[in-house]
Amino acid sequence: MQHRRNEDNLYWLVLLVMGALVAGITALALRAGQPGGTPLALWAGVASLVGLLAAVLVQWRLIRSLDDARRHAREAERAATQARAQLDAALDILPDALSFYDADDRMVLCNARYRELYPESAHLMVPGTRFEDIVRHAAQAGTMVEAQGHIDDWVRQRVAMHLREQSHLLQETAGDRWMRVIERRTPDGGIVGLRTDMTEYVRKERQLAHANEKLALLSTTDGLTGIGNRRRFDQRLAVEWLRSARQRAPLALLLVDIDHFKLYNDHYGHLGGDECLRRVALLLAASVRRADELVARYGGEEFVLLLPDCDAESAHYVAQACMEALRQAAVPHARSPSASRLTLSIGLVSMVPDPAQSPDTLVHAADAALYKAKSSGRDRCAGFS
Ligand SMILES: Nc1nc2c(ncn2[C@@H]2O[C@H](COP(=O)(O)OP(=O)(O)OP(=O)(O)O)[C@@H](O)[C@H]2O)c(=O)[nH]1
Repeated sequence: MQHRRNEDNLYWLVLLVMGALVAGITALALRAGQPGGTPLALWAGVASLVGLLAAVLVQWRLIRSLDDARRHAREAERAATQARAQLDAALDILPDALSFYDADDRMVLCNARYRELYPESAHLMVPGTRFEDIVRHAAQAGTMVEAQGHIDDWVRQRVAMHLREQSHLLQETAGDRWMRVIERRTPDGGIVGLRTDMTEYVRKERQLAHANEKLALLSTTDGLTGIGNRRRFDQRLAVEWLRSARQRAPLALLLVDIDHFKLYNDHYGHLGGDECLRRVALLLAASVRRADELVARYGGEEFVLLLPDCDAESAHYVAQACMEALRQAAVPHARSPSASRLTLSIGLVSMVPDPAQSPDTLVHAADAALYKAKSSGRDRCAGFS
């Protein structure tokens, strides 16, 4: 606008100077031809003077407006520099990392935190650098854990994600650091990104999960023997009952009871009884091989062995192995009416679960079999029929 006004002024100045010159030359010519002068020459002289005066005025205004324009430009530049410095200071004070990329995915600006989070690639974080070049460099420097082993694929996916309308991700970087990244397109097609360091949060969450796992394990562990307790057995039975029903696979249960344990306690004392329970638990735990088989203390001097995918014959084999292990251990039982050493009675059951029935069906059946083993002389395994 100002520029246009200056051009107009110049145009008028040229016109007036030319007009004044023409008038002046005409006056001089007429005066030279008619000594004494004529009114026309007088008017021409006056016009010439007016023209010159106007020219000086216009020139003065032109110089003034040029000065004004220069001053305004300087002020605008100063204001822009100050605004940029204020923006940089404001961005740098933020605890989160901020980045702006233009519609061609080239960096416009970022704050100091952004460079701090990716120090290996900080030298590339200048206006004009492509996002792709920055993340590729970070991946090659080993900063991006997810990129390891397939950098090209990762870079392609990351750039595509950056260009989405909006995206959220939890990014793992070297040194077990975690970043929450939120990116969004701006109305002019650029991309604004916000990164928050979540390392402490992720570590605390992991510690909490670990503590919860330990707590869950503790709450399902028998304090005396260290094997699973009744709660763990109930939980596993519920799961295995449904799984076996779905797969139409046999599920076996051995209910193991120490014979004449009251007499053992009476003779060896309660602490001796505790030690005996620990030994039996160890022997039973050593008698199972598969990871999905469970040995737990059912209560008192009773133990259970839950054996998935196990028919009656295989379950009988496991029961025999348990009794044989105890026979080998030859734990003395001075007060036992049926043997001089500690013996076990085992109730065995194996069935393909009916999902319409409760898992207790299996326990009741094993209990009935155990009763049979006890009543038919102890130191034996009886199957449910
Ligand atoms: N030391 C010790 N004894 C326990 C524990 N829990 C239960 N008992 C004892 O285990 C004994 C179980 O006795 P009973 O149920 O009569 O069974 P039993 O003497 O083994 O007789 P049968 O099973 O018929 O052979 C009781 O004396 C309980 O006090 C324990 O944690 N530690």
